[in-house]
Amino acid sequence: MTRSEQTGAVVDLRDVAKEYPNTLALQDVSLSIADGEFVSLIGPSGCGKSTLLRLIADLEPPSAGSVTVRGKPAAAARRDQGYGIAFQQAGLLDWRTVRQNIELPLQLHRVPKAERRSRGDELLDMIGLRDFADHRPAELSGGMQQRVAIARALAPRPKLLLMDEPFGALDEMTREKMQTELLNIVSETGAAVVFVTHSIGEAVYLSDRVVVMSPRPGRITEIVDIDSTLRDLPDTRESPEFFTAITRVREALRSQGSPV
Ligand SMILES: Nc1ncnc2c1ncn2[C@@H]1O[C@H](COP(=O)(O)OP(=O)(O)OP(=O)(O)O)[C@@H](O)[C@H]1O
Repeated sequence: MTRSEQTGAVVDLRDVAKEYPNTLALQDVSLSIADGEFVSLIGPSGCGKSTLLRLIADLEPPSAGSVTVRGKPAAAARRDQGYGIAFQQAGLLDWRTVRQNIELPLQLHRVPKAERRSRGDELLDMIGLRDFADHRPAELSGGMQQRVAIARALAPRPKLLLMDEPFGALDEMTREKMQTELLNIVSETGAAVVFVTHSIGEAVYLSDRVVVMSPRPGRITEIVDIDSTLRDLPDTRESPEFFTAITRVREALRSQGSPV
């Protein structure tokens, strides 16, 4: 029995395909993601990682197969606002301040103002932007905007987070800090995460499983399990165990022809 069968799948993809005019982006994708599980999608550019995330978020429908989120069709799950999303482009509302952007999902969930404010403060501290709370997104750098988008996704402590290269625009130190923060938040909230990245190290550091995809049409070619004790090591990123796991993912990518 797989982990998702034991605990009930948060996301269940069955025989999913996605075809655009002239492009078969995804084919035969089946994947179950369990409660609290952190799953990264990795694969060559154009293999359909973002498409897969968009199908889970119901931003577009699959051409074949089924996508369910907590047992409901993706469209019903979207209406229930059961997840937080942080995509490549920050997607902030220009006319709202940083704080107002972060607190937006809480406002939509009708969280009382005082509670919204204290959660907003907590998140502003986490992303190191308390001094910019009253600024507009246009006054921020790309990396700062990305941090705001991540804080906004985390604000309602969602049980499912969909993240598409959220740390891609950040400098290395900020990126590592955000990775650690993300793991803290995820362990605190028990959220499941589907995370698209191009970084093998990032995938290994964050994930319980790394899903390796083939060049277009994207298929799952291998799933690499990451030992959960890896993150408890004193210096995970410098440990031999970390490099061993990185090598396993790199070899999985190589074996299906990815240029890594
Ligand atoms: N709206 C669309 N219309 C037509 N083709 C699309 C559309 N969106 C994506 N595609 C195609 O589907 C394929 C998969 O794209 P997708 O963005 O999911 O890849 P990706 O793995 O996330 O790539 P990258 O790593 O470069 O971000 C690509 O060939 C892309 O051109």
